Amino acid sequence: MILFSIFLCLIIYFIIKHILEVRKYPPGPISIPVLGNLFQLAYYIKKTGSPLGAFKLIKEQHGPIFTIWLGPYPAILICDYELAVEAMVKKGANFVDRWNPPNVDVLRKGHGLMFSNGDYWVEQRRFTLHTLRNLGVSRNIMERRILDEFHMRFENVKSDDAIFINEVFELITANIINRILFSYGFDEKNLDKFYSLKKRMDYQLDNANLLEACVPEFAQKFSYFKKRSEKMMEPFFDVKNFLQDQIVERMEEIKNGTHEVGEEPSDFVDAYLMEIQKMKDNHIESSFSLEALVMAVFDLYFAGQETTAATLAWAVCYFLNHPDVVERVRNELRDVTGGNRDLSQNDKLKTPYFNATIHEIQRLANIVTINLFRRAAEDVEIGGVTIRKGQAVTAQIGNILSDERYFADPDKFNPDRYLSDEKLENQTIPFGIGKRACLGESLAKAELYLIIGNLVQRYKIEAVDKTPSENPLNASSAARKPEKFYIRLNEIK
Ligand code: HEM
Repeated sequence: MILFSIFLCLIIYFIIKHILEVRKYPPGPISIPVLGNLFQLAYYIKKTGSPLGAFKLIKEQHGPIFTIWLGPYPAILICDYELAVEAMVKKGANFVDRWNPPNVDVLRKGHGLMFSNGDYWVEQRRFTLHTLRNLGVSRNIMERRILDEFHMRFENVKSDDAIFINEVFELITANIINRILFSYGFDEKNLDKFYSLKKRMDYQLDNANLLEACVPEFAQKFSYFKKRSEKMMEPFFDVKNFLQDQIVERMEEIKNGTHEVGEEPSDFVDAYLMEIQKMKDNHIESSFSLEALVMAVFDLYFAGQETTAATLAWAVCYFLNHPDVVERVRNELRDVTGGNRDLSQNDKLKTPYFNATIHEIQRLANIVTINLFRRAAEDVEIGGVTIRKGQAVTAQIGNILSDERYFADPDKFNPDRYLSDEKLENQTIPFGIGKRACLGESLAKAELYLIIGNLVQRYKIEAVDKTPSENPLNASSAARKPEKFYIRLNEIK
């Protein structure tokens, strides 16, 4: 009885302490962690069919800035474009660092581009952007590579071939990023390895649960959570090892003279190894190391394929559902190219309807279910709400891209909206905004323009069995992907 009373008092103490604590945060659904998540959020997700729907509902009740609880951690979602700009751009210096769930570091140990912080991140990001530019991203060299990859996959298809288009796009984007990193693409020799790693990683991502990533560090020591976390992270470690083995092999080849690094490095790994050596030779302390290289390559490899491949698959899905749009895009592109040359990024100024169509594809595809979080460096006021130092905050892209205030009838695929309102282009922010915005934006934009554009201008696209649905395969998974489907391509003579 005494023990029970003590237990009860402790629970009441924690609840009261917590209720006092939550008053510091912007309002949200039931402000009791765990319960707030497990019941209220889950109920909203069930009611609306997706986290995006749940956040929309919370926004209607509490305003565009609100708190949800990731286990014991409060996380603030900004669901309005102007407020997101105020926070992430105008007051951007306050939102540079990432806020990471505790188990992120199991794999990374503070390394990489995506979740690292401080001077380490500044140095790594600057170097990566500079190196990608030198390797031809945003120049003709990259355009050529993307087009080569496009031709390699589609040139020999016959009109009665059933093409598993999701998989083809995954391979195209993987090859483009892998050539940047290691100078080679996947072929018969290593394709099985690529697909087996990818399948396992996809499974984990499709079933990933943000709450699970937020189990506090002390609780991760319990056997149940430890085992679950190890199982969840297994495929990521396998990919990390796969990439690390290739880097070590490259180092050995350089050592034994079978691989030469010229003045101009031919890929990211060479450039990075040169940087490590340069720092060592000049006795400069820096963030460049083998572990840092492995994690930087991991982030580029991982972020560089999944996102773009899913967007390309959405593009074909929308085209199959909206033949009128395809016809208009095709006519515009063939007017520009004469139908007898590849579409090039230099044509962009002459393809306003196609540009609008790409914006609309990215807006409606809305592939990032919950955006990555930043950590507030200081107390700051956004839209009348105080965000406190140390809190997790994000510009919730998914809800910004489907905000009726800017995008009338937001669930409708309608590229024309961009032609009648020039401001909408700026308000379409699939790559995020501010200092931590996507590092691969120009590569991704080049891939989308060249691959979608050349596919449409060259081929008539047909669904094999049935037209794929415009609804995502799993509205609750970390990345909104379309269902898997097959197409046929008929070359336009
Ligand atoms: C359609 C394709 C893509 C979309 C929609 C996309 C979207 C995003 C988003 C929303 C973020 C987080 C931004 C934020 O914190 O607010 C991000 C970060 C990032 N993306 Fe992408 N991305 C795409 C393609 C790529 C590609 C091709 C690469 C690599 C070449 C890449 C590399 C990264 C990296 C490294 C970060 C972390 C940046 C940092 O924390 O400094 N992404 N991306």
